[in-house]
Amino acid sequence: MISVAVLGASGRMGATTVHAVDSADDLTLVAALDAGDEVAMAARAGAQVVVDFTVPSATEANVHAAIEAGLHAVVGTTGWTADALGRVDEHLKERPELGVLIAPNFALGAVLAMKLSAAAAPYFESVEIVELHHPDKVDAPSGTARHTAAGIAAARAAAGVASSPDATSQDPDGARGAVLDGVHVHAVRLRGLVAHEEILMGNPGEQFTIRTDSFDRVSFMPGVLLGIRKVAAHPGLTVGLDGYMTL
Ligand SMILES: NC(=O)C1=CN([C@@H]2O[C@H](COP(=O)(O)OP(=O)(O)OC[C@H]3O[C@@H](n4cnc5c(N)ncnc54)[C@H](OP(=O)(O)O)[C@@H]3O)[C@@H](O)[C@H]2O)C=CC1
Ligand SMILES: O=C(O)C1=N[C@H](C(=O)O)C[C@H](O)C1
Repeated sequence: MISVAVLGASGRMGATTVHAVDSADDLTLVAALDAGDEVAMAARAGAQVVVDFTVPSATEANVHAAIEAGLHAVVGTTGWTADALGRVDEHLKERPELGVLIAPNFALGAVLAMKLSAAAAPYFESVEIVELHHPDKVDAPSGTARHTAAGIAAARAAAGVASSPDATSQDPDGARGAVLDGVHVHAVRLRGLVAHEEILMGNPGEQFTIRTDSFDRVSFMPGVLLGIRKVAAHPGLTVGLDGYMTL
């Protein structure tokens, strides 16, 4: 039995995670914590793993507090920078037995979309990303889009592929979107949506589109549970659920 504490337990993802952990025979929920609660309360409740679905401004401090408390951490909250990941990596050297998984998206379709887009991107002249989410989301572009763009950029750089062609010379209103690692990313916020991403790739005469849709937050739960079950077996920092999967 793995003892689990959920941070951000009253939020959209936290509440879904509490239900999923409660429903799993091999997991037991020992703490459901929210803003104002100390992460150390999870350790005092007997947790082995904390799951963080909070807010970008709180998640890094929560992970450092989890490491201090001797807890493994499974993190879905977005907003992680390379510097913040580096600080966690450094902190984990003091506790080499602990695992921290930071995954921008736990939906299996999204994990596959990120892998497939990195594999395909060197073979196309043009690549752009459209991410589409519910309007209550606080960050844009999504963590998934950032991770997707980084994977695509790394794959194209390794293959020596040039930037996507773009004749735009006048864009006073930013209609071409954000540019992340050289990849244009467009963010849509629309009532009725949950979490969606489209990766568009083009060559002369053809288009290749990878699309992933989460219509319900239950779509993230198989990945979250996989992370909880495997985090102790993966000491150190892992970024992306694909690090726990054979793909
Ligand atoms: N990796 C993945 O697969 C997914 C990641 N996400 C990400 O997860 C995060 C949460 O999303 P979502 O559930 O929709 O957001 P919500 O706003 O619904 O939930 C966030 C919760 O965290 C609480 N909170 C804020 N600060 C703290 C803190 N310091 N400690 C503990 N709890 C805190 C909030 O409480 P209060 O309201 O009182 O401030 C709220 O209950 C976002 O970054 C989102 O992008 C979302 C879906 C999937
Ligand atoms: O806020 C959300 O809802 C989501 N956040 C994550 C992100 O920013 O990529 C994962 C998923 O897209 C849902």
